[in-house]
Amino acid sequence: MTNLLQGVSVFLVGIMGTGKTTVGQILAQQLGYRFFDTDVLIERVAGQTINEIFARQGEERFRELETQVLAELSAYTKSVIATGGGIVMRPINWSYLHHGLIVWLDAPVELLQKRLAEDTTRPLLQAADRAEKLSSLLEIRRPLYQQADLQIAIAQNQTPQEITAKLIEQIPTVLKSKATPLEWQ
Ligand SMILES: Nc1ncnc2c1ncn2[C@@H]1O[C@H](COP(=O)(O)OP(=O)(O)O)[C@@H](O)[C@H]1O
Ligand SMILES: O=C(O)C1=C[C@@H](OP(=O)(O)O)[C@@H](O)[C@H](O)C1
Repeated sequence: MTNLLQGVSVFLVGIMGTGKTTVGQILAQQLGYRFFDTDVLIERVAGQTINEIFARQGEERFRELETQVLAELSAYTKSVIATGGGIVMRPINWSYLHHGLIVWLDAPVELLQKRLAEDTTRPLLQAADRAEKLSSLLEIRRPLYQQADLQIAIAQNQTPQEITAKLIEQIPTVLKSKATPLEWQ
C-alpha cells in the first residue's frame, strides 16, 4: 500500500467536522504511515487547549502556531496529517502542504451542522449562530479547498472506513495526472 504513494505524505484539509481526524487515523493505519493532527501538536507546543489559545492570545497567535507546526510536519515523509479547517487561509501554508498529496474531505454543510451541534472544542463555533457561521466559513474557504489535489465527496451515512477506501481507490488517478516533484522520485 505504501508503494502506491512512494512514501509521500497525505495532508487532509476541509472544514471542521468533515472527519479529517477520524479518517486520517484509519488511512494512516492502512498505509502503514504515522498519523499527526496539527491541532494536537499546537496544543502541545502552547501547553494550552485550542479554546484557551483563542481566548487568551487570539486567533492570529493560533495561526502563527499552526504555520509553525505545519512547517515542521512538511519535512516528514510517510505521514498522514489531519489539518485544522482554517489552514488553507494563509498562502504560506500552501507551500508546506504541497510537500505532500493534499486531499479535501468535502461534506455537505447540513451533515457538519448535525455532527457539531453539541461540540464545545471549536472556538469559531461558540456563537449562538453556529450553523450560519459554519456555512459562511465554508463559502469563504471553498475556493481554497478546491485547490487540493483530490476531492473526496462525503455522503450522508458513509462510514469512516468507506470514506478511507474511496480515498485510497482514487489516489492513483491523481498521482498520474500530477507531475512528479523531485522529492517524490
Ligand atoms: N463518517 C463519519 N460518520 C459519522 N460520524 C463521523 C464520521 N466522521 C467523523 N465523524 C464524527 O464527527 C465528528 C468530527 O469528526 P473529526 O474527525 O473530529 O473531524 P475534523 O477533524 O475534520 O474536525 C466526531 O465526533 C467524529 O466522531
Ligand atoms: O476552521 C478553523 O479555522 C479551525 C478548525 C479547527 O480544526 P478542525 O477542522 O480539526 O475542527 C481548529 O484548528 C480551530 O478550532 C480552527
